[in-house]
Amino acid sequence: MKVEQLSPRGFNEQEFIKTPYIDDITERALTYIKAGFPVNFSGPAGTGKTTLALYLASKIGRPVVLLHGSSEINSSNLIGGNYGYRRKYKLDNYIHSVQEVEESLYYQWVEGILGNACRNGMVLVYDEFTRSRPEVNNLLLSVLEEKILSLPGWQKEKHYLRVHPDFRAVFTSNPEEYAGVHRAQVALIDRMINLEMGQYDRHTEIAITSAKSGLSEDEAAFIVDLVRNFRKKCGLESNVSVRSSIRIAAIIHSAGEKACLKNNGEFFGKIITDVLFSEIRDAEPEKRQLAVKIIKEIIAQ
Ligand SMILES: Nc1ncnc2c1ncn2[C@@H]1O[C@H](COP(=O)(O)OP(=O)(O)OP(=O)(O)O)[C@@H](O)[C@H]1O
Repeated sequence: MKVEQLSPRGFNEQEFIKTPYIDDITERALTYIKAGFPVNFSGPAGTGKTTLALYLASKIGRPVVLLHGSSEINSSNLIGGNYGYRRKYKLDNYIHSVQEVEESLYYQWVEGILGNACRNGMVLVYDEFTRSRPEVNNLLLSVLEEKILSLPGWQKEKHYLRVHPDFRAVFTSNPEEYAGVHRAQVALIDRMINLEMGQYDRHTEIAITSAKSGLSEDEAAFIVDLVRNFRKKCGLESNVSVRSSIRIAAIIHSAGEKACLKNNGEFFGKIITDVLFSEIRDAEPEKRQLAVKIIKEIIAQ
């Protein structure tokens, strides 16, 4: 299980690109979060869900904790559990002919990530939460609705924890058809405001590609248009994202080449082919065949 604790300013805001498209979605999401409603960014890979969730969390002004969904997460990881024990040993030898020994063992309760976030009013960013098993995520139902976290029965002192009023949760999720993704429980989804993320608009893709690669906006625009053209013609909306443009642009920049099909066209063409092909490796054979044809056409043009 991978857990990262970030400071309230842990997110590097300078690297976050803002465009009217992004401002619109973040403003709405922040309004819902501030009103106490958890937000779920759902959509295909590479549509900016995690980046947006982290940015949003950083805007709330509370400590942020990042949890990556996984089938290995169990309720002890989330709430807490008894890990090992503490030993107390007392030897009383006050009268030298009498030796009194007292030994006690105590279980060591270690609070889990959700327990800690609920107790201390942190912002939980639960990335790809549908990769965790639904029965584990059920713990969140009472946290989000009744603001109570049920503790295991053997916790004698208390059976529940009242959720701190500043606790907030931001979720991200991939579509069900992705490998390793469980179907989200209706009851849980019902407790969130779901914001469907599609591919970014052209202007946003160019701004992100240029900022992330170091290429000029003009060159980034050339790459983004090629990738968008490919995505549209192949109908592979969920495979080819801004991530593909960033990769091509970063390789071109690092190689000191130009994003241009005229003089060094052959090299640039090969990079585009390699990157786009690696993105569609899981597509059905017919779509892959079509993709080969389309890449050739795009490069020839
Ligand atoms: N607003 C933004 N500013 C800067 N970079 C961004 C922004 N949005 C997305 N990116 C970049 O785009 C790429 C894809 O974004 P991200 O990883 O957040 O997508 P995702 O939807 O969470 O993908 P996955 O489902 O695969 O985790 C990343 O390289 C990310 O840094």
